[in-house]
Amino acid sequence: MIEIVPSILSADFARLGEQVREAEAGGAERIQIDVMDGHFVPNITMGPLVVEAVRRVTRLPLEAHLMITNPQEYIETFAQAGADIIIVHQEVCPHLHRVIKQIKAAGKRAGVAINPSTPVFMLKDMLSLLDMVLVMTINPGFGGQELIPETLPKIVELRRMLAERHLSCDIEVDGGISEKTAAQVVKAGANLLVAGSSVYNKKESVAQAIERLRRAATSEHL
Ligand SMILES: O=C(CO)[C@@H](O)[C@H](O)COP(=O)(O)O
Repeated sequence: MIEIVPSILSADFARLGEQVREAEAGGAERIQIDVMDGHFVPNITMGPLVVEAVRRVTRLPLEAHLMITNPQEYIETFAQAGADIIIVHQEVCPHLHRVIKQIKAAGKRAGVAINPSTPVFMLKDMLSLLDMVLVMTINPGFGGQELIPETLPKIVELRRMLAERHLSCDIEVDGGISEKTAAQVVKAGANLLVAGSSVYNKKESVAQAIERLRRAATSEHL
C-alpha cells in the first residue's frame, strides 16, 4: 500500500491547524513533522510544542523526523507530545540499537533515516527491529530540493534486503517527491512518500495535490 505523507515544513504556519486538517480530509495517511536543530542540518524549524499542537487537530499518525544531534535526549519528550513514529538519523546515533529500544520503550514505532551518502548496509543488523527506514532522497535541511538520482538504487537494495529476510518494515522516501518522481521511487520499492512542496504548493488545493501525487505514484502499478 502506497501512503502519502505530507511534510508540514512547506505548510502555511500561520494556519497550521487548517493545513493539517486539509491534508487529512484530502486522504493523507500520515503527517510528518520535520524537527531541525541548526547543528545536524543547517536549518532550525519545529519542536515538541508543534507536535503537541498538531496532535490536537488530527487523528492521523504523526511522524517526528528528528534531524537533530543527540536525539536520544528527546525521545520521551516527542513521545509525550503525541508522535506515533519517531525517526532518528543513523549518522548521529553511535548507539543506534539503544535509541531504537528507547523509542520502543516509549511505546512508539521506530524509524531510522539515512542521508544520501549513507549506505543502506549501515542498517543491515537493525532491520528486524525497525518499523521504517527513511531513505532521504535529498540532503536534509530544506524543502523544495530536487531528488538525488543516486538514492534510487539504495531503495532497490533495501527492498531486496527486506524481502530476503521476509521483514515487513516500511520504506519511506523524503525529498523532491513530486508528480515527476513518485512513480520512480515506488518502482524502486518505496511505500511511504513524504511530500512537502508538492502538497502545499498553493497552486491547487491540498486535496487535489495529494490526489495527483497518489495517481502519479500508483500509475505504473495499476
Ligand atoms: O526532511 C525534509 C527536509 O529536510 C523534508 O521532509 C522536506 O520537507 C521535503 O520537502 P519537499 O522536497 O517535498 O519539498
